[in-house]
Amino acid sequence: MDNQLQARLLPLRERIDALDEQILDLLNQRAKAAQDVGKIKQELDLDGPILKPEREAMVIRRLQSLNAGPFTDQAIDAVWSQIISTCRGLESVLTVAYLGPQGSFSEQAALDHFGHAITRLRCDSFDEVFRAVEAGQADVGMVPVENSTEGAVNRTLDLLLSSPLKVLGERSIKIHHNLMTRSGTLDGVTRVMAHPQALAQCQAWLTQHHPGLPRDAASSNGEAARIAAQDPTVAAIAGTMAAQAWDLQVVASGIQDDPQNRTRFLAVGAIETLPTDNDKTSIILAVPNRAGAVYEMLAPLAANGVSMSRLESRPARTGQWEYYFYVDLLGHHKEPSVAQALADLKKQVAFFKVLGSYPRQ
Ligand SMILES: O=C(O)C(=O)C[C@]1(C(=O)O)C=C[C@@H](O)C=C1
Repeated sequence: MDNQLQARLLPLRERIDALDEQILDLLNQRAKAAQDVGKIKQELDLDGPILKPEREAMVIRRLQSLNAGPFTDQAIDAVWSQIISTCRGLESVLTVAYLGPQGSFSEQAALDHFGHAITRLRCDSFDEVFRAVEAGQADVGMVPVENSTEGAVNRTLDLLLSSPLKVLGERSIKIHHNLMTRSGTLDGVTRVMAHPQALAQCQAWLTQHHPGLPRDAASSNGEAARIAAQDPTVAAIAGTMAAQAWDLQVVASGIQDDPQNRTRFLAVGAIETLPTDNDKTSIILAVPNRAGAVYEMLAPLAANGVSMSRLESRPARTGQWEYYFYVDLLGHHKEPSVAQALADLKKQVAFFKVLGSYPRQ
């Protein structure tokens, strides 16, 4: 390199080294402060959770509001999620249950949301995720609830209905699917495997590019990747984390039919989340099967100025064309307007359950 350029580079690199030393010192000061917070929390409530979702959301949002750049708000979320994860881990390590195996999108959502300083509990099904958290084997679970192409994840909705766990957070991640094999080619490949949701999200691409290739369902995309790593006749559809985890080569990337394909995950656990200034509340309702019932069901929301961000229905399995309605509201159930709307709703519906309030992503 040109000597003059070298001379300009050197002081900048020295400055970065000096700044990194300061950052390191500050990170260690922060970690010690978090450890002290942890001790106080233990004195206050020995069995209480270390995880405070509302505090974590507020720490990140405050920094984003102070941020003058060029560091992006997205980078603040990614970096401070890791910092908080490490600090939390020094207080007590959080065990997170999710649908495995290694490299699944659920794993990515869990790591994005809770950071890397966690104990990973990989489960074989969504039912097992709920069971693990309910039994105290894991502190929290991370489950997909809706996809922008395929809609609701029905098993999660059913489990939310019957489980005593609370929703304590949400995380939406971009779902970027790749076709991958051991060799990086489709030579000798006789079938493609993925979770049914992923096969559905890539169906137009598969039909256009590989119309004759049989499609087989796997329990997860990570599981499909695990199989493809052992069986050269199988191509898997999964994310890049799975390619790394199972040492697979990408044959085609970004094969999802919708380039903006996203999945929203919910964090569940036995933790009540306190209000921040920007929350959501998820509830389940059922109304009698008669004309106007759904319209009336939602009237208390409008009357109290509460916005709805999502409405989903699931058959109640009574054979009577009755449904459970899954509603997401803006606001925390402890906010007066939301509390009033919920109290009014409760009086007029046949079934009412608050799944939880949590910081809005
Ligand atoms: O403020 C707390 O309660 C902490 O334990 C500190 C901290 C953090 O690192 O900022 C860590 C874990 C909690 O979930 C929330 C915040």
